[in-house]
Amino acid sequence: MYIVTAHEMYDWDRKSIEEAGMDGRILMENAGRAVAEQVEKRVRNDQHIVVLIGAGNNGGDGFVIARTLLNRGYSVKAWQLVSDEKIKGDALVHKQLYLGAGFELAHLTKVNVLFRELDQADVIIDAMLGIGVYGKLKPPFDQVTAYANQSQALKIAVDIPTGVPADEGITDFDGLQADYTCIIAAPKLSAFLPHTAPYYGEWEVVEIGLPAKKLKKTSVSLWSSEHARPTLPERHPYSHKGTHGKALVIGGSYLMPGSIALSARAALRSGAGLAAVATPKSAWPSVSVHIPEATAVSTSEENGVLAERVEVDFTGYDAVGIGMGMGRSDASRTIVQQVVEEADVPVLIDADGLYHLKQLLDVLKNRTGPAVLTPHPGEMAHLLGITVTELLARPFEWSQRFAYNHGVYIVLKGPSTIITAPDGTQVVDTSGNAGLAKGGSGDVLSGILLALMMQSQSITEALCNGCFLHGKAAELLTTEGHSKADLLATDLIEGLSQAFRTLSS
Ligand SMILES: NC(=O)C1=CN([C@@H]2O[C@H](COP(=O)(O)OP(=O)(O)OC[C@H]3O[C@@H](n4cnc5c(N)ncnc54)[C@H](OP(=O)(O)O)[C@@H]3O)[C@@H](O)[C@H]2O)[C@@H](O)CC1
Ligand SMILES: [K+]
Repeated sequence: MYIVTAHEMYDWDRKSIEEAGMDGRILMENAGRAVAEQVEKRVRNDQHIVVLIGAGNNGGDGFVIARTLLNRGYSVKAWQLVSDEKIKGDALVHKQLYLGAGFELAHLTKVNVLFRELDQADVIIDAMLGIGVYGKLKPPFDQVTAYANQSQALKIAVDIPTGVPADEGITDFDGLQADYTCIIAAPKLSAFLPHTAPYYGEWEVVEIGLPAKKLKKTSVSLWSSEHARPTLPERHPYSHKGTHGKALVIGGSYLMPGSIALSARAALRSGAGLAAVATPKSAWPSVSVHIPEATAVSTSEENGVLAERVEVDFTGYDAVGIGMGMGRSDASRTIVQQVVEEADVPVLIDADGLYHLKQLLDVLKNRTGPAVLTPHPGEMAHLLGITVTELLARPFEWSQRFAYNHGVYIVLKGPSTIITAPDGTQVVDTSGNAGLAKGGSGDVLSGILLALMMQSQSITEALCNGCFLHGKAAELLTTEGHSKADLLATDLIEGLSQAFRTLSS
């Protein structure tokens, strides 16, 4: 499913009308009816619904929703919040159809009268403003939105909660806090941004008859089980351990042996044929106890951390992961440089490896083999030399810029993980839950990604599926047995079995 900016949405709408001969009035009818159907699933007909209608086409959808629900026997009061001359075009057509059907329309004169009505409402449908919003809310939308936000009523937003921008980059706004948003035709970028997504509440996308072929291929799309099922690696009956790849993970230290153990174990649980671990000798006993299936690579160490180069032949491996629990010593930076310069196989860089990478950006640029960076927002901001706030205001744009300029894949981790390829295409994965907000989850993800990178048709596919399996494992584990509070990274690794089974059935 494509994710759109406001501009891309308008372009789709325009092409559908101008090139495919679609009628804007039919699209609005379809949109309003599709939303009404979702409302019916959530609302009983003894509940009182107030529909708030603004000046643009979002308001036009509101007239269709109100008419449809009234025709179906619901208790609905429609409120037009702007003066009559502001209602134009398709919205005016649907206002006339609403009135022609014999239904009553309230006009806003004094906000207090509307507020008394909102006090009586069980459900508020927000058809005030859609993707055409710009700047901060003007009266009366600012007051009505603030009042609705205080209300206990169920708040359903049409397309996008009023006031929330569709695109990234705008952080200063007042928005309606919806419980549920019925998105028209395609999710907007803001449904995946940390500062805007919470306004949507739960959301769903409804189809309104826009011809799919008239949507210009956008650069961002959403990953789902429909994508994962046919693309997850299959196990051939005649395969052997070499068929599924040999991974090398470099990292860990005497005081931090856990991370590398989690990564290596997750890689094997995700189908890697073999996993070798390059970690200080003093850490190896603590690592191997968790992962007897892994082999050790001989290393030298100093004060419990890896010292100087790692004497390995990278051509003997199908992918290399580096950085987990490695520490930030100068020696470990040398090893990160060695891997970036010398390993032609796909390399995944995480945690302390990303910290060092900041000093190695030129080396990274000259690399020919694929490189995958798996930062959380703090690490990504460090690499970019900006603040986390700046990054999170435009995570799509920053990731795209960095991936393109440095020729790397980026997995920017978060509630909506953004996977960016060097050509700038981006995929969002929303699987998972707050149970993942715990130390070690990232190490597990790195192991999963490493394993899938060795077994997939493309790196992007591997990264999308890896993130999806990681999130799915958390969802499945917290549906039965675990809670989001007690879930550990080690549980996630064991939960991969169920995630793989669910997605391959
Ligand atoms: N195929 C499709 O795409 C379909 C789309 N559809 C629907 O259309 C919606 C987009 O419609 P849209 O373009 O008319 O914009 P919309 O958000 O209703 O608002 C425009 C109005 O808002 C006003 N305004 C702006 N900022 C403001 C502020 N800060 N504070 C106060 N007012 C502000 C602005 O005022 P003005 O600039 O005139 O002063 C103007 O009057 C879309 O979200 C979806 O619901 C469906 O009908 C089916 C087909
Ligand atoms: K809205």
